[in-house]
Amino acid sequence: MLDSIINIKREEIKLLKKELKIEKYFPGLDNRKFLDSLKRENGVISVIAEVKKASPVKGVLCNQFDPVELADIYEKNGATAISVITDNKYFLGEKEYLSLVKKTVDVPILRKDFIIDELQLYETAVLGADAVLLISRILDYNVLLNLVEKCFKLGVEPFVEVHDRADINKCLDTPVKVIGINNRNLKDFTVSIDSTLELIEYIPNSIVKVSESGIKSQRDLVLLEKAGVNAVLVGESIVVADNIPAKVKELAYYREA
Ligand SMILES: O=C(O)c1ccccc1NCC(=O)[C@H](O)[C@H](O)COP(=O)(O)O
Repeated sequence: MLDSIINIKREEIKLLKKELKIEKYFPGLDNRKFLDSLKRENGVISVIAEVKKASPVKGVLCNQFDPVELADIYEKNGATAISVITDNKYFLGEKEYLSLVKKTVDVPILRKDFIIDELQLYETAVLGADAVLLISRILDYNVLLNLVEKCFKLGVEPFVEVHDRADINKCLDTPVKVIGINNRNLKDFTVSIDSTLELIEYIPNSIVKVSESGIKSQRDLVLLEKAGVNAVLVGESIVVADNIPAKVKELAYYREA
């Protein structure tokens, strides 16, 4: 499936080359500090809540999906940053959701997509993202390094996702400051927070560490806090909750349970 996603991205980039108007981007206009939002005091974990309509594995997760309303609920209930999925084909996201969400909330916004070309980074900046996901697994070292450096030039924080030690070693040879350990295996799509618990020791203390995917409960957060995680990225367990505000609050204030 990952190969099909990347092939579609290549087609999208061809279109982007014709359509993207880079002059629409004014650097620094409303640049929010993604990295700082992930560092809470006394080891308390921050929550990056994800605006996620569907998953390629599980299909539509959220039938009454309103990205702006969700983002507003997330911010009001303690999320310190918001992730917006912009991939359309597999996740039913839209690029426009990102700009709409950015106008609605004050917290920093992460763009989640499959970035393989620097043109997509210009687009990310134009859309108003404060940070962007780069997946170590799908990028050769030289491409990853170039994208990370380009992010810094554009004022967009690079957030590099890893799933094994080879991914970690690759991104540690770049100036990245925030790494996400994906608990979802992108080969077979199994999910376990053990991935974070096993890999975190290979990431230096100077790097901000995020655990991504499959996080459901306060119990998960307590385990991740003990392991030294700074933030979690949560999509599905929030959007499928019967009471979304209460679910965000439960995760954002897990220490007060
Ligand atoms: O969500 C999926 O099923 C998925 C499948 C294939 C590639 C990526 C996938 N997810 C992307 C994400 O980054 C997640 O939405 C994010 O980590 C949140 O995960 P979760 O809390 O498990 O929804």
